[in-house]
Amino acid sequence: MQFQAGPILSKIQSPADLRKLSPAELPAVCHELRQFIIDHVSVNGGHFGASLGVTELTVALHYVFNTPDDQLVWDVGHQAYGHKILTGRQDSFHTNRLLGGISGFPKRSESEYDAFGVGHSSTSISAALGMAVASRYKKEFHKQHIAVIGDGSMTAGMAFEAMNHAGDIPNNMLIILNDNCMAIDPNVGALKEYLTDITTSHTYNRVKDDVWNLLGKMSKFGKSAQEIVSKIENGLKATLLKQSNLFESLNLRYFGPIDGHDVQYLTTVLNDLKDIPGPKILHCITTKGKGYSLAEKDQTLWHAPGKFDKITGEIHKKTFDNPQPPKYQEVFGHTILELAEQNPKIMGITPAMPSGSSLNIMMRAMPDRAFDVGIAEQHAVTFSAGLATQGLTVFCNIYSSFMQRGYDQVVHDVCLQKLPVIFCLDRAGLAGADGPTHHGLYDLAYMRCLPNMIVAAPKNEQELRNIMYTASLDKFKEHQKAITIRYPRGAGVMPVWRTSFEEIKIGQGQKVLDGEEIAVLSIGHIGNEAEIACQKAKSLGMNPALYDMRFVKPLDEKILHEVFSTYNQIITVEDACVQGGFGSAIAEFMLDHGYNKPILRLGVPDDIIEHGEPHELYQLCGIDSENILKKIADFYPNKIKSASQKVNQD
Ligand SMILES: Cc1ncc(C[n+]2csc(CCOP(=O)(O)OP(=O)(O)O)c2C)c(N)n1
Ligand SMILES: CC(=O)[C@@H](O)[C@H](O)COP(=O)(O)O
Ligand SMILES: [Mg+2]
Repeated sequence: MQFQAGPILSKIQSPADLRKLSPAELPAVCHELRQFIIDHVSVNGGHFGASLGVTELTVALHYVFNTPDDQLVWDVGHQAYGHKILTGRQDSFHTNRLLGGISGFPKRSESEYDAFGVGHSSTSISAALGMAVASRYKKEFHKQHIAVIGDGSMTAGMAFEAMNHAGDIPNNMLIILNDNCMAIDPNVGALKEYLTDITTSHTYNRVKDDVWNLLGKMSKFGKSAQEIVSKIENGLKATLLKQSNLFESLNLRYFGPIDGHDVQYLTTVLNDLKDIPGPKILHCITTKGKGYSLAEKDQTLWHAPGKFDKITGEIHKKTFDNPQPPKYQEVFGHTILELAEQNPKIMGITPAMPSGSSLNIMMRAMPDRAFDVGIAEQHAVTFSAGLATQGLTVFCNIYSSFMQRGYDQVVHDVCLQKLPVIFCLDRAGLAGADGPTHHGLYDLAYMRCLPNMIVAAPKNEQELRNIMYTASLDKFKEHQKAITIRYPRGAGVMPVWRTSFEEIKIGQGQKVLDGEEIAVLSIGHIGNEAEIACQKAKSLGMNPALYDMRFVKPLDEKILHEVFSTYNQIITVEDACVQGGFGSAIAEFMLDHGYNKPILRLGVPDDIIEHGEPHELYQLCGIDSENILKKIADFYPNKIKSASQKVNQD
């Protein structure tokens, strides 16, 4: 659904239009921009609180800086809806995150205003620094470079690596620290405490006010920015601030904290900062969800609430007549707590996704045994490894695509040392509307090539529970291996799921359906699509067998010998990149054991899969039940021609 923008906003097709307005008109632009975001997110879903929180910053940045010539990099990009709307995408904003529509994140291929593609956090300072250094090298001294990063994203090592570098080389970068004391869940860590202290400290703020007054007075006397800065550095700032300010100690000039919702004041400050050379950081205090009171009150819920009634604030939930299967996330959350209640060695780790992963269930019940470590995947992995060296049983839950960031730690700190860390990779497969940055497609390939790593994928809730249980047993440690357990976002298939625990033999798959001629081998949840396809095929007179392999590593060799010596055609099904994953593992087995049978590998092709509803994307990749059925039917050309035609007609 497309909503009409307010009278001022509807005339802004690009930042050039915004810059024609007077400063006095900017609050009205902010008001209309907020309303436009509320209108559209309420019917389409998407990220909500973050964009509302940076409305004034967005307007002020595009008002003051000469985008797209000046380069503006949004960290994560989930807060960039206002930016999109002001930069030529007002008319397409109603397609945000829909299949074929605009992306929910800045994307270079979408607009020249999107200076850098994002989705994963904490990349903005590095990217903006790269741009700043490139501009300097090309002698484009007029260009400004701005990174906007949240307090949550600032907790990542990458942000610190970039600041460490920025403070040591010539560049003009401006970092805007958008501090709302929140990540998705409340922000964590010592840095958060530091930012709060700096915001509330009387001594600090008195000094800061003196500095700003000095800056103001000197501007009035027409002193150059260079002079102002050197005066400041020779004065108060060089002594007290430099010693006491984290950013100053990294050679970043620190300004703030200031009210990030005062759009006119923001434009004044940004204009001043434009002329100040060298790397600098402006600390803005904002409220996540600003302007929509429910979102201000429950900021975690309204980070990405789904569709809602914008008047009442009621979040739309699907209603069903029958009991529905739980989400895999709920199963993980309740199961780890259940296991931890029986086994005092169990610990739980999440890098900044307590509510998304449901580790918050254990965090609430056992705060000394379950940790949110901040947006710090690398640390999460090595911290887990450290705990494991002490004999603890560690469940480290990381979204599959975010685990990409912790890969060296998995290799170097876990696998090489044979530490039995249990990695639960959430959001495996096609993530849906978040799109390519968030699809968890590479985990099967990148985990299965590692020595001392077991790779499992449950087909349903019960298998998830049983694999978690198996990995939590003391005797699992005898394998001297880590384990990856991957599962997708959302609901499984078993309404009754709290079954008693059963140990699963590592590397053991199971036959789901008998058959002849064709064997379909599946891994994980996508096996349910394969099962529907096989059942339908049987009802149409075909007879494929189905195996739920459960493990990609080690493979169930007994099953595979049976399969390759019994069936004439093998189809593998996975919701992961088809190169290097499950199907590839099966093909390697065949080669290694001297079999020669045709294998059709179904999975996600070697391409970028954009955003859309999960079922649309599964269809697009040909791994939904209908498409699997068509592939099965293709192997019965003469025998059951009519059935194949029927399938294709359906
Ligand atoms: C590497 C990585 N880990 C985790 C996430 C998930 N994530 C997206 S936004 C977010 C919180 C970001 O907090 P902050 O930077 O303060 O922005 P805010 O939402 O508060 O505006 C998290 C954890 C991510 N996008 N990338
Ligand atoms: C921007 C970001 O990375 C998160 O907000 C992500 O979109 C969360 O995804 P889930 O909704 O699947 O937890
Ligand atoms: Mg934040």
